Amino acid sequence: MKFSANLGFLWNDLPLPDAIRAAKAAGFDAVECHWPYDVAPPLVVEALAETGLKMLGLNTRRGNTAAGDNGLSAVPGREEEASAAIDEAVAYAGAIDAANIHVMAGNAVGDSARSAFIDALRYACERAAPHNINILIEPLNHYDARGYFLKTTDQALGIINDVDVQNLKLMFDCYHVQLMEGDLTHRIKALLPHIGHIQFASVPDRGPPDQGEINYRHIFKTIHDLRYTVPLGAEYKPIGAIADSLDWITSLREPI
Ligand SMILES: O=C(O)C(=O)[C@@H](O)CO
Ligand SMILES: [Mg+2]
Repeated sequence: MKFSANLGFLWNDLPLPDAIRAAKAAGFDAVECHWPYDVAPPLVVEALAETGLKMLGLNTRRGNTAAGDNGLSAVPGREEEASAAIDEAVAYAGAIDAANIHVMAGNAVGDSARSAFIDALRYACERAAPHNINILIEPLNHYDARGYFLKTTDQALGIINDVDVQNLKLMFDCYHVQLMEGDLTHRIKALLPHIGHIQFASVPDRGPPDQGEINYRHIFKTIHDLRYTVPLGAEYKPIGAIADSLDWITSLREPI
């Protein structure tokens, strides 16, 4: 198995270029981040070139987080801000040759939210396509992201089918899906053609994958047997020093 370090959670106390170097030193095969916008793209490009790691993804800005925003693209009335956030993400991702952009839906409900989201996704996919960037949508769980528009993989699949463009994919975060829907093995198999990226963390604590209620040895073997080869995103909150909870990289790398 190959693993991508999510630098939104791992080494997030370091400047992003140094976090990329730390991920390489720890044995990761790729990196991904949340909101890199305060860092000049050439610094990220330099660290990626030096380490040989690929940046697998970044997120659109969430809006005014102090006021409770968690994304803008499904929020009726915020269309202009949502488009600006998408433009910014496409420009940044293009500059650092990132593979994916997660377009964050935000807190909203109902048909008007769904159509705002679909319009925003069409816009994002069109902007991203010339750069060979995929747009991802990610269902989030209702404990961490109360009120978030996109909650389940079924809902995401309906939207992906309606938008119907080749570069719109599902971010399958095992942590969120387990909390909302369970049945991970069947869902990964069924959704594989639509999956653009897979992330993982323990449930319920969002810690390293060698603890908690999900048997990641089984999940990773399932993914391996499906011949899915994109590095899987380690999006978990480390316990104490990161180096003290990295044993799983060795123990889960070889699927049994
Ligand atoms: O929370 C997650 O899970 C993510 O992947 C983030 O990108 C969204 O905040
Ligand atoms: Mg995630």
